[in-house]
Amino acid sequence: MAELESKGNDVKLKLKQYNFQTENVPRLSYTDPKAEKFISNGLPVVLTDTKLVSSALHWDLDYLSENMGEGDFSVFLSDTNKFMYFDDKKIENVKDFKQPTQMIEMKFPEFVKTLRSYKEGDKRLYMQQALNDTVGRRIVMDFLGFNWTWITEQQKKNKWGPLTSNLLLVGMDSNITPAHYDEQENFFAQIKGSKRFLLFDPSNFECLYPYPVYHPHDRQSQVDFDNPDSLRFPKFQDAKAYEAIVGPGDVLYLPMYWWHQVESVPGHGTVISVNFWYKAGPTEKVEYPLKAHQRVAMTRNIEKMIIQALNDPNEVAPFMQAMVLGRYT
Ligand SMILES: O=C(O)CCC(=O)C(=O)O
Ligand SMILES: [Fe+2]
Repeated sequence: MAELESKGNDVKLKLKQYNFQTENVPRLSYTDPKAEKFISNGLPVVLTDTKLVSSALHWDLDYLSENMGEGDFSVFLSDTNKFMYFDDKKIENVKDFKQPTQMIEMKFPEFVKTLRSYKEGDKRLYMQQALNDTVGRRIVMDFLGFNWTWITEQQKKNKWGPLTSNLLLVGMDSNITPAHYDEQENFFAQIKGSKRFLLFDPSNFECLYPYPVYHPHDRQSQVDFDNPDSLRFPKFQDAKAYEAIVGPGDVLYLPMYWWHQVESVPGHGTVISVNFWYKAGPTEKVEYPLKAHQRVAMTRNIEKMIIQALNDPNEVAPFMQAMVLGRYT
C-alpha cells in the first residue's frame, strides 16, 4: 500500500499543476452497481477490471512492429509536446491557418525506427490510426480476445449506436492532446504507460472557449492551459476539472461532449492506448431546462445553419455580433 501510494505521489510530482479546481474520477470495479450508474448517467468513471483489452496488454513496439502488417499508419509530427487536432476540410475557412502538426503515413516498423532514433530537437511523434483489416493475424487474434461481451452489453444497456472505430494511439511519453470534446461515446482502454485525463463536463463550454464551428480547430479549446490569456478568456479560471490517471488495464468511460485534455505521464517510455468510439443513441426525450450537452449540440446546429446561410465564414462573426450586441447584451 505504501509503495502504491508513493508511486501515486511520484506520478503526481511529474504532472503539471494547473490553477483550476480538480476532483478525482472514481475508480471502481465493473461489477460494482455504482459503476453502471455512472455510465447510464453519462458521468466519467475508471473501471479497473473489465479485462476489455487484457488480450493486448503484452503489446509493445517490437510485437506491434512484427505483427501490425503492411498497412499505412497516420503519424503526427509536432515541434512541441502538444498535438492539437485540426480538420483538413476546414483549413480553407481560415486565412493563413498554420497547421500545428504535420501528418505523414508510415508503415509500422518505420514508425518504430523513427521513434527509437528520436533525439532532443527532433519533431515529436504521435501515431493515431484506426485499427483496420490490414493488421496481421496475431493482432486480429488479440482483437478478437477483447471483452466484446462486456462492452456490447454496455452499448445495448445505454442504447448507444454502432461502434464506429477503435483508434490505436502510440505516442512518446509527455505528449499532450489539448482540451477538446468529441461527439461520440468513448471507452478508452489503456495498454502501456499511463495517461492523465483532465475532464470537464459540458457545462464548462463558456469557460473553455471552443473555436468557432467553421474553424479547423472546431471542438478544441482556444485556451492554452500552460499560458492562459486571462483577458481573452476570463472565465477559464472558473473551469472545474475532474482528473483520472489510467494505467495498463484501466478503462475510462469518457462521455460524449465531455472536454478532455490527455497527457502521457512522463518517464514511462512509449504509451499505448486503444479507444472504442460509439455513435450516440437516438435523441433522448427533451425535458426542460435543457441539459448542458443538449445546449452544446444546439449551439453547434445553429452555428452550422448560419455558416451555411451566409456561405462565407468571414461573415459569421459580424452577423452574430449584429444579432446580439445592444439587443441581448
Ligand atoms: O489519448 C489521447 O492522446 C487522446 C485521446 C482522445 O482524445 C480520445 O480518445 O477521444
Ligand atoms: Fe478525444
